[in-house]
Amino acid sequence: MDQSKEQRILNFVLQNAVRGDPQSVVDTIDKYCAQKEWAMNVGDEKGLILDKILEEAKPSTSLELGTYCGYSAVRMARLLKPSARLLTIEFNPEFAAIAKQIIEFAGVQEKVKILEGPSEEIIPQLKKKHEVDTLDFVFLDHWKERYAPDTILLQECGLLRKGTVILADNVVCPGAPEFINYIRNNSHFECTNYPSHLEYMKVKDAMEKAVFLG
Ligand SMILES: Nc1ncnc2c1ncn2[C@@H]1O[C@H](/C=C/CNC(=O)c2cc([N+](=O)[O-])cc(O)c2O)[C@@H](O)[C@H]1O
Ligand SMILES: [Mg+2]
Repeated sequence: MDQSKEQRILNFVLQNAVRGDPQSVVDTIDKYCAQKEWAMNVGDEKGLILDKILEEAKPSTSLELGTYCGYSAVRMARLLKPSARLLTIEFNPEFAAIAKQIIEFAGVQEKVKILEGPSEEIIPQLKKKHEVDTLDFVFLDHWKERYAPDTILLQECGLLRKGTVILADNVVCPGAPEFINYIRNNSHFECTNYPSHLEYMKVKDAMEKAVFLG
């Protein structure tokens, strides 16, 4: 059976990136996806927005919804302090297996834990099963119609605290209208929009930051 695109991305990383160097893994995936095959990584342009907002937040405990190949997990982990942790949820076992190898190749496996399964099942387990108190940073990059229900679920599970930063990818393309409508009309969140472009394309996109006010 011929390889999947995600397997080709993994092979390109294994053959071209520097083991233990997360920046080289990020740059190598960007190179492959810009020049050979488009893939839905947050990418280099929106990645710089993610970097800046993550560095401002200085999170100890972060959550990502939608690991895919692990590009943003590596990108975030490279900026986390040694004691900080990133939990990333992915329900496609093939993608989770690819992401695991990319995260290990980058040498950030001590900071990153992949939780396999649907976010709606795993989020309610975070406190008891994964020893989470509250989350400092959340990156939403999974199915766009899950952004709003999962943000509500995070609140219901008591996982947000005053100041928790939620950052959502793709609020223009493909778009997350229910999320935008929910979060911008909710007095418990302070929202900021960051216009950008779709990864590796000239198409307009944007990220939305929503700080939980408690
Ligand atoms: N409930 C859930 N629990 C756990 N994992 C879940 C999940 N729902 C989806 N996932 C996983 O998250 C990723 C989906 C991303 C959707 N992004 C996208 O659809 C997307 C599309 C474009 N685009 O079309 O241009 C651009 C982008 O940046 C995008 O993120 C996949 O790896 C999928 O398996
Ligand atoms: Mg995305």
